[in-house]
Amino acid sequence: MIKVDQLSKKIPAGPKVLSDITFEAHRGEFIAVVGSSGSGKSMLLKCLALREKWTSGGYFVEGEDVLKNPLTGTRKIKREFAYLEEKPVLSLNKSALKNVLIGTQYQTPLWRIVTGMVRNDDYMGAMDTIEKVGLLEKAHQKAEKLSGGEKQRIAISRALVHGAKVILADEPVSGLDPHAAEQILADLKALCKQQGLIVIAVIHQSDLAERFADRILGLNRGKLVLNIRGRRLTQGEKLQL
Ligand SMILES: Nc1ncnc2c1ncn2[C@@H]1O[C@H](COP(=O)(O)OP(=O)(O)OP(=O)(O)O)[C@@H](O)[C@H]1O
Repeated sequence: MIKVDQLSKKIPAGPKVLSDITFEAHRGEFIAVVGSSGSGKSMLLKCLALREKWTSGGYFVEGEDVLKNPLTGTRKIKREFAYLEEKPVLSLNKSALKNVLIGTQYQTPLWRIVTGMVRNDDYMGAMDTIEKVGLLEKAHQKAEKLSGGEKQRIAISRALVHGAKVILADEPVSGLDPHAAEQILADLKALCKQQGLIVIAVIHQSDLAERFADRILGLNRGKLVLNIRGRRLTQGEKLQL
């Protein structure tokens, strides 16, 4: 379980971009973050990933006080949280499978990156997750030949293979055609349920958030103005965003 208690973020010598954000996220929950441009959605995700420093607030993950114990807290977040970018960073000249196996710099021991050594169990684990996202037939294809949606699905497989318990996804479906976008969100939701993951995703299209999310967090100028179970938003709720 993740508990965020009154998170505030002020840019040094700049504006306050997040104010007193409080919410909880539970295992198996798919949370969509919505809000207009500049409302603080990406900043919220970056703070949760500890890519941005918190100005104030409390951050508890499975009971561990992350900010109070920065060394173990940071290690836990780097190990158990995966951050999916809008455009996934993959090694384009390597196969989809290699990308999944190698992992990102945070996920893989240096010796493995250097030697490229892979155990049979790891290989099968990677193939299993690639199958789960429906890309088994493309496992040996170079990443450069994958579509935007396929790259995103490989990034999701990579996160799972390397033990992510929480996936933070910053606009994982923006720029994708509607079919690919729905497929990615359906994959994320299914994995969330099957594996008890927490997924927190910034989703621009509110209709997709309404359809896929268990919970919707709405931001407006850095403030949390909505924290509701996933359902169609009322006109009044939309106006608050
Ligand atoms: N390094 C920074 N310096 C100054 N202001 C910043 C910085 N990073 C973010 N901001 C400001 O913080 C606010 C929130 O930015 P953020 O990127 O989180 O918005 P967003 O909701 O993700 O927007 P979009 O939907 O357009 O991606 C914006 O007003 C932005 O200009």
